[in-house]
Amino acid sequence: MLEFDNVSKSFWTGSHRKVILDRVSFRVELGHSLGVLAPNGTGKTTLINMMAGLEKPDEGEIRRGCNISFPLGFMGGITNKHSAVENSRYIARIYGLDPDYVEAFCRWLCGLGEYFDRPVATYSSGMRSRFSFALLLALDFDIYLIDEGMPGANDVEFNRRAGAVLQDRLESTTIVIVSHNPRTLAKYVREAAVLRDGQLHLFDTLEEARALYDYKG
Ligand SMILES: Nc1ncnc2c1ncn2[C@@H]1O[C@H](COP(=O)(O)OP(=O)(O)OP(=O)(O)O)[C@@H](O)[C@H]1O
Repeated sequence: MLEFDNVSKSFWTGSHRKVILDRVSFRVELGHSLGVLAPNGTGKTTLINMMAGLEKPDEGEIRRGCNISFPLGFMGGITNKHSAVENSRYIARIYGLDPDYVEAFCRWLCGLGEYFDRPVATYSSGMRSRFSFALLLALDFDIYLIDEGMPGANDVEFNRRAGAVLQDRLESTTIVIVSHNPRTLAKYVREAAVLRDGQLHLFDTLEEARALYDYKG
């Protein structure tokens, strides 16, 4: 379970206060993946970072009753001077997993070829995305946090493999995915919420959430 209890968050932009959440309460139960629809700039990344514990609320409490991932694309634990081999084995040990398994899984999924043995500093942004996505899926979490869907990788084969792994993972785990695009959410979730004017409006179906999201009133 992941629970927000009366959580508020805002930023001072220099000219005004940008409210992301205004006394928002909700729960994500295991087995109920959630999609959050929000236009760009309204606080998708801030919301996901708060779920992950990377950003603190101004007020209220965030309770985590299970293992929650770092956000997809977060490179915080990866060091540039080391290769994907070294990074994946190191992170496997931190999470108490078999380094051989994590290395082999990442090597297979991200398809970086010989670059897998070279420093991450030499990777393109697409290669980094592929590696961080593979690493996220190699680790065991109850809830996976995903900001804007799949990484921006143009590699068709990677997208096919990673999409299949993610679909498969959905059978046994829970994801929270935030996006400005309802079509991105439709691939992964049935339940959805809309982040709007500092409030999170929850719906049983993506269609209902979409109706509010598209409403310009
Ligand atoms: N540390 C910060 N200090 C000041 N303002 C911030 C900070 N972090 C985010 N903001 C502002 O809060 C708003 C929401 O930012 P956030 O990155 O969470 O939105 P987003 O929906 O993920 O945006 P995008 O889709 O453009 O990535 C933006 O207006 C941003 O400028």
